[in-house]
Amino acid sequence: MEGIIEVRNLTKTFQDKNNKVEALKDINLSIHKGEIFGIIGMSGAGKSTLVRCLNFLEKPTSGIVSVDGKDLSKLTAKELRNKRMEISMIFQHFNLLMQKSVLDNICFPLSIAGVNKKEARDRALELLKIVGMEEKAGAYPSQLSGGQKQRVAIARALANNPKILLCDEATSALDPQTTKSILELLKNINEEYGITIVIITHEMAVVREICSHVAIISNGTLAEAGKVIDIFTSPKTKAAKDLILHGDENISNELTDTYKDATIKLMKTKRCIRIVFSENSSFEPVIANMVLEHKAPVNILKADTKNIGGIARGEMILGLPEDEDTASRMIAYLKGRGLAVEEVSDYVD
Ligand SMILES: Nc1ncnc2c1ncn2[C@@H]1O[C@H](COP(=O)(O)OP(=O)(O)OP(=O)(O)O)[C@@H](O)[C@H]1O
Repeated sequence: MEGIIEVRNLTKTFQDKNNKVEALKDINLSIHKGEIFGIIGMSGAGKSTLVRCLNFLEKPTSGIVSVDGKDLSKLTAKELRNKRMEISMIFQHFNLLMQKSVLDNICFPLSIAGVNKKEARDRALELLKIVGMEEKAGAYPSQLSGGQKQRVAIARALANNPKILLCDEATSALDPQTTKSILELLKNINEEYGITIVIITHEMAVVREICSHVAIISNGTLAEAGKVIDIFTSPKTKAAKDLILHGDENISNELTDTYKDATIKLMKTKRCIRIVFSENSSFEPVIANMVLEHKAPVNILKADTKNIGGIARGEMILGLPEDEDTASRMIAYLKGRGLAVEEVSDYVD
């Protein structure tokens, strides 16, 4: 099935007098209607450039971006302006008009689209209700918190009934609690109105929290893309492994606490593995039985619960015994129980 956004062989090169930067190299992506699609990567990887190519704020150097079956490079200026109404965007620093009230900020794109004053006002009030900000209609952006500003920006982005909402680091300036509430709002909007959401972020926790799909961008190339659950469970590329293993640790550490006492700190370890469990309850018996059966202890270097798209998954990093034979048999034991086991060469707690 064709995606609502199709990116084919996209490249973007920035060229100034002395420098040439290949910001995007041969990117291919399909984003389907109704998905919450995360684009994640380290600073400078090319995420912002990619998202700006999706609405032609940035013109690709080569390749195709098509939205809802239309190749954006083939549109006239007027057609592109109309298309952009279907593709809204929110930003890290909200980009509200500081001299205008909350209500007028939301009326603004409606008046540009030719909606009359009364209708625009009614629609703006309705949108403020959706984002839980109806009481602040008369306030000015300077009187709002970061989270409240982003809610207003979301309301403004929804004004013209877009099909797609692009979010460029929309929660990066917010504290964790506010981030959570904004992500919840985005999820509700996705579910309620069927809007496809593309989220640019450098935080794995954001992807885990609400995205159904993710693309990992590394040095201007697409390292890996797919369902969040698949990539989280068995990342294939170094870029994906780095983000999953060493990304933010902004998640509950309950299991680490539970298992801290069980850690045998002095045991010598050579090989480390990462395993992902579908339920927390399945941690205990499998590891205990493995230790009993092989008569050798393991180091529990990390045990954690992560929320991936609303489903709790347990993750554990184990240091295996130094003895090669025992270590290999333990890996086979875990695989034999249907667990995704991945060797981790550079785990640092
Ligand atoms: N207008 C521009 N002119 C020249 N180089 C640019 C321009 N915009 C981006 N770049 C370069 O392209 C590369 C990708 O930048 P981009 O902003 O897309 O990365 P990013 O992943 O969004 O990073 P961050 O998370 O830090 O914002 C960087 O090397 C950047 O310096």
